[in-house]
Amino acid sequence: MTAVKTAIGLMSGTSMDGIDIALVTTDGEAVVRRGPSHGLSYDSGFRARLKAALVMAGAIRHRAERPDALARIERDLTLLHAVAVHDFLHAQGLKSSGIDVIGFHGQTVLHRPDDGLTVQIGDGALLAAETGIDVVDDMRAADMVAGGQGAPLIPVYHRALAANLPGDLDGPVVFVNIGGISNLTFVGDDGQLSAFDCGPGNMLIDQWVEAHECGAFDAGGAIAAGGAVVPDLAARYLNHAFFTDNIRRSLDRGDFAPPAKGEVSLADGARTLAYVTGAAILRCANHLPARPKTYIISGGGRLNPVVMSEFSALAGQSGARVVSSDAVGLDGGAMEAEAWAYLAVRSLRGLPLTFPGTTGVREPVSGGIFRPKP
Ligand SMILES: Nc1ncnc2c1ncn2[C@@H]1O[C@H](COP(=O)(O)OP(=O)(O)OP(=O)(O)O)[C@@H](O)[C@H]1O
Ligand SMILES: CC(=O)N[C@H]1[C@@H]2OC[C@@H](O2)[C@@H](O)[C@@H]1O[C@H](C)C(=O)O
Repeated sequence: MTAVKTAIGLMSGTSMDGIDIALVTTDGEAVVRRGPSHGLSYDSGFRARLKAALVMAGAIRHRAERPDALARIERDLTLLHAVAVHDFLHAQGLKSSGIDVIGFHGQTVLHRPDDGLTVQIGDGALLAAETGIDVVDDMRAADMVAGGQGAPLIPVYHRALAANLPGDLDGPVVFVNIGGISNLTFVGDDGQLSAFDCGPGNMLIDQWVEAHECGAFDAGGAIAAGGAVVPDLAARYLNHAFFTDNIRRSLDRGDFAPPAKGEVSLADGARTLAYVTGAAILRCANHLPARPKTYIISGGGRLNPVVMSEFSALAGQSGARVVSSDAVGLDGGAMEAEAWAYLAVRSLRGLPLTFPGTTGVREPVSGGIFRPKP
């Protein structure tokens, strides 16, 4: 039997803006054929329920617990993922019988690595029943049991992508995902991985703009473009223990809070937070084994020109260049979903998902729970 599988990846990230879905044909190792991708946005009502889910999840002490209405939200989240899969298959002229496996991330509602607790809601067995496709879910849990941070998991996929980058990029090359939270991956010449979360990505900007009833995010960086960086406010974020400690930790949405309303103007706040997003990545890059020369940016942050220009200016001071993943032939909006497809195939094959250099896990470990179709 061939090790190459056709897999769908499903990601509902920390921004809680919707579901990304991508098709990848892969052996979970060097063979990666990227297929089509699509996104399904949550409506404001469902986003509000997910935000309520974060509060409910605060009471969880064991990862299987579902207090309050969490079980109901989990079910509805799963059914929305099933709709996303059905719509995607239909649009691509594919049948469920043509898909070997779905890699299902679910929605992180609680992430406390210091307590060994990470909770992604999403019912893999229900998704397998609804789609008629085998599902692998819960890919973070085994890593935490083995002493890892439970995140980031995307680095092993970055390593596969690194093998096929255009030859004219100056190395070392670092992949940076600017989602709700940012994370980065350094791939050594020997394939050795060094990766970690690297600060709040867009989540503070989103919360700040939303608190002013100016939408769910700063579209095109338009608000930030009219403001100025407030140094004291920026310093407050950048002096957080996450940056000053020598230990690399993975982040939860709740680890940073937006400024108090009225503390600074809307535009100055948005500009300062865009600056913090870029400066945070550079601070964390100091922990890498070598100074990066090229940063490849994926995730929604690449669509905020102010985040990109603040980051490019700071990176430029250290002699590095910042490029959007799309400029090097990669889909910056689908990369996490692609990664979850890739990880599902690795899980089926028992290959490691995480490594000491990525999550701090004691030794490379596989992960994921297999939920067969009925
Ligand atoms: N056109 C745009 N202009 C400015 N910002 C944008 C734009 N489009 C997306 N974003 C930002 O990107 C965010 C979504 O990014 P993304 O989908 O990568 O996050 P995620 O996958 O949910 O997060 P994570 O990687 O932390 O799990 C939005 O919340 C917004 O802040
Ligand atoms: C616990 C959790 O869901 N973490 C996410 C989050 O969003 C970005 C960053 O923080 C990263 O560590 C991780 O997701 C990516 C996809 C990962 O695991 O690679």
